[in-house]
Amino acid sequence: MAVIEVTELVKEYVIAKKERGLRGALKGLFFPDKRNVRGVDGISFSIERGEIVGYIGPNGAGKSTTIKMLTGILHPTSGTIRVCGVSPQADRKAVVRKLGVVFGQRTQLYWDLRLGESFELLKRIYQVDDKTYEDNMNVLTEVLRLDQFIDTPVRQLSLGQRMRGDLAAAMLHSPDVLFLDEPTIGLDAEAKHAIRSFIQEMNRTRGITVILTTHDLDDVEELCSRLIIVNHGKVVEDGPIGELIGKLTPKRLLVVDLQHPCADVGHKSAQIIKQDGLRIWYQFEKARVTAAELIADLSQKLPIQDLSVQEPDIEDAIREVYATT
Ligand SMILES: Nc1ncnc2c1ncn2[C@@H]1O[C@H](COP(=O)(O)OP(=O)(O)OP(=O)(O)O)[C@@H](O)[C@H]1O
Repeated sequence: MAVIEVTELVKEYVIAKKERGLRGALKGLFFPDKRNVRGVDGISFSIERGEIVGYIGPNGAGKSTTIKMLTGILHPTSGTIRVCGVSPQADRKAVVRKLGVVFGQRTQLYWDLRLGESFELLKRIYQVDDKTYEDNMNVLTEVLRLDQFIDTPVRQLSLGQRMRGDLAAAMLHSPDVLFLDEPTIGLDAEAKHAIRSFIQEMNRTRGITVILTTHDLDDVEELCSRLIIVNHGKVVEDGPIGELIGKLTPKRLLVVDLQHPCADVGHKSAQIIKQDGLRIWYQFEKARVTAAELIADLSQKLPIQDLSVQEPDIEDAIREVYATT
């Protein structure tokens, strides 16, 4: 059964049209001229239990708006949402019990309390029973190494420590689904690694479903098996990462170093896109010729000193989508 089911989701924001100058500002104050903007424009997807899905897109694509509707913070203009079979709009309390949410730019911890006291308070708010709380705290303390700063007031935590605290807070009530909005933003390499390892561990050991919005492509590469790419409020791609890279960037590069200059360096199935001294860049399409065939053909007629094949990566694929949608 799908853990998250979203069908034809639409969110329209009403914004005031502004006219220039003082006269325009006054007119707008008394006779506001409004127009609708679609933050989300007919999005559908379905996510199975245990998936880690990257929900990505450029600024203003509609990611936060979608997440806010999934968590019940915003009401859709139209369309349906089911989280673990429940509509977040119809029964927000039931959905909140199933969800853990972390916004990288905000915290749900209490600035004036020590980290451990923050957890105690959240335990009461979420009505987590003693046994679940204790079991979860034991695991979370170990995996996130919270004991180093559990007695530190939240306001004094480093960003990386605070993020570990926020992840723990989101997991206290054993949610089935974790929404993570930019969970590694502003962190150093070690803290990023700690956060990513934790997400993988929770997914592996608890089968937790994760939806991750991020602009950090290393997050995507290390964590996600599937990507949903949105732009202008619509889903523009949805699929396993490997397939998306193959589909969006079918072109690969073969870079060849020759031992000495040659006259005829061309190949019928590859295009030379650059030549610099003895180095030649061949671009070719996987569907037309394999790297092995191309290398075999070229090495028959050319004195090859060295070569390398450059595969497109997720960054190339995403650049391609953003540029064409
Ligand atoms: N409260 C609001 N009122 C009016 N328009 C809004 C509001 N919130 C978002 N929008 C608009 O809806 C669209 C989608 O915004 P959203 O914040 O969901 O994008 P995003 O993909 O999360 O972007 P980012 O990566 O910058 O966080 C944008 O055009 C944005 O300007």
